[in-house]
Order: sequence, then structure tokens, then C-alpha cells
Amino acid sequence: MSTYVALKHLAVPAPQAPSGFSLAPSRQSPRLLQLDFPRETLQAFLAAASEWPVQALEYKSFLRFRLARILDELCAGSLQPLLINTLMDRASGALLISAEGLDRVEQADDMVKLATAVAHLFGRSNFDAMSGQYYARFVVQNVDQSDSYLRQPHRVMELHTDGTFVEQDTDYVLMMKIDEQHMQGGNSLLLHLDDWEELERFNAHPLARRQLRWSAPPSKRVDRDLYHPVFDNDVEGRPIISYIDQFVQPRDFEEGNWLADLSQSLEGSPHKLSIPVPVGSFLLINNHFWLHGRDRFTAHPGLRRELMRQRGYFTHAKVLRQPRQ
Ligand SMILES: O=C(O)CCC(=O)C(=O)O
Ligand SMILES: O=C(O)CCCC(=O)O
Ligand SMILES: [Fe+2]
Repeated sequence: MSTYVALKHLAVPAPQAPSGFSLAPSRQSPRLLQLDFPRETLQAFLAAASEWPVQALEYKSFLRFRLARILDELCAGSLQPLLINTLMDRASGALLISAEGLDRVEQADDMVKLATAVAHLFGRSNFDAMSGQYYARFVVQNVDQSDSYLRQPHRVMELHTDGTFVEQDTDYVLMMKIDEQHMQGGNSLLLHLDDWEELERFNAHPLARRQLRWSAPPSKRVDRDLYHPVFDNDVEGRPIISYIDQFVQPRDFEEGNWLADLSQSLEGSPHKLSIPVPVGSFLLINNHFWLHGRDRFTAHPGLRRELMRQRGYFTHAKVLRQPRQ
């Protein structure tokens, strides 16, 4: 039996109850909804998708939308409105999605297909310059030689939003766990902007809407700096945030110290959620009012943890007053 979670503000009409999946509030927060596909839905989806390998999805963008339609049809049309409405609902905006029987690294291609289908019901995943694809798979191991905290295991990756240094709009972030070996720790950390005690203080500050410079290290393969403020207002006037501690480049003493205060305040929030994401499951969040990060891992010589991410823009709803694209 499905538990129906009532959303307060609907972006599109959604009269029907879930079919082909179940929905319930997560254990960690009523804002984060848990969506589960039963084995039958997953198997039917994978059978219908079997004619297209992941490479076909990489080469032909339109197939990503065809996969999306197949999945929604298996859910009697109830999945698409649910996803659009949940991601746009300011009180929620976040899902943890699992599929029964999808839980082993050998099924990595099937994981990419399911995540792609879900993402293309409400959006389109952007080109990720780091990987050269519409998705990126990356591994965290016990030792790291990279140039950002993305692959560093033994420290917290602080709360941030994605896409701060790219021209494309980044309305959503999808993070799927592909593999875990000898892994302890490394939970996803989430903070909803409205749960942050000091939102009002920082949002009202004169520096909140100053154009700051954002610049990423070489592994990101984005060589142009971008200028935008940390805070903005969405189409309905509510505050939204675009922020990452590592890539913002303060111009002077004043900006640097305000950013250091901001970082300290976010990290110190007691409302941070810590979410274990099992292999084969993924988090899907609205990137304008959810910050995300990652907890530290316990050291182990055999540590291997692989994540797949997709970031993109909403195709059925508008958040930004002035889209970057
Ligand atoms: O590794 C993680 O859990 C988080 C990754 C992340 O924040 C990112 O890819 O932008
Ligand atoms: O590399 C990192 O440490 C964060 C990546 C965030 C992004 O890609 O927007
Ligand atoms: Fe991120």
C-alpha cells in the first residue's frame, strides 16, 4: 500500500494517487520524501529499456526523454506530476528514491538508466564538463590526488549548492550511490534553507546580493569565471542560494570575512540532516533551497565509494527570475 503525502502547493494538477511506486515521508525529515519502485516496475522498465545501452543515451539525447516516458507509463502517468510538484514544493523539494532489486555495482548501467528516466520527467540534465557527459561517475578512495574536496575521504565536504561556477541553470541535483566497499561514514548531508536559523540575518546583509566571483579548479574544465550573488529571490520572491565555499573568490577583506561567517553559520546549523544513501538509491533535490555536502569516511585501505550525479534545469517549472541560460 502506498502512503500518500499531501503537498501544499501544486505546480501541475496531480489528482491521481501513486501507481507503480510508493511514497512516504523519510525517517530523517518530513521534507524529504522516500519514493520506492517495487520489483515489478523496475523489471518492466529495464526490459523495455534493454534495447538501448547507456552509450545510446549518451549519443542521442532524445532517448533520455523516451526512457522517461516509458517509466511514467508504467506508473500510469502518476510519477511525472508527483516529481514536478515535489521538487517545486518549497516545504519539501527533496526525494530519496530506491528500486527493489537494484542494489549491486554490477547493475551500474541499469542505475544510470533509471536515474536518467526519473530526471527527464521534470528536467534535462546538463552537460557535466568534468566527465564530458550528461552525468558524471566518480570514485572516492582512501587516498586522493585531486584538486577539490570532491574526492577527499577523511574530512567533511561542506554544505554547498552545485553549478555555482557554470553558465547553465542548475535547478536540481541527483546523487546516486553506485558502489561502496569497506565504507563507513560518508553520509550525505542536507540543509533546507528555511531550516537554517540565520537565513534572515545573512539574506538581509548588504553583501548578500553583491556580484561575487566564482572560479573552479582545473579538474572541472570550466575556464571562465562567473559573477553572481550568493542570495537571490525566486519567481515568487522567496530567498534562494547559490554558494560553494571552495570556489567563491572574495575580492577583499570585507567579502572574505562575510563569507567565512556564512560558512561557519551553515556548518554549525543543528538542522543539518545526515542521510545514508544505499547502493542503487539516489537523492534528488531542488538546488536552489537545499544545500548538500558529505560526511567524512572512516579510513580503510580498501575504501571505494562511487557516486553518479546529474544536474540540470527544470523543463516544467521556472524558479529563477533571470535564467542564466
Ligand atoms: O560525494 C558526495 O556525496 C557529494 C558530491 C557532490 O557534492 C557533488 O558531486 O557535487
Ligand atoms: O568538486 C567539488 O568539491 C564540488 C563540486 C561542485 C560542483 O560541481 O558544482
Ligand atoms: Fe555537490
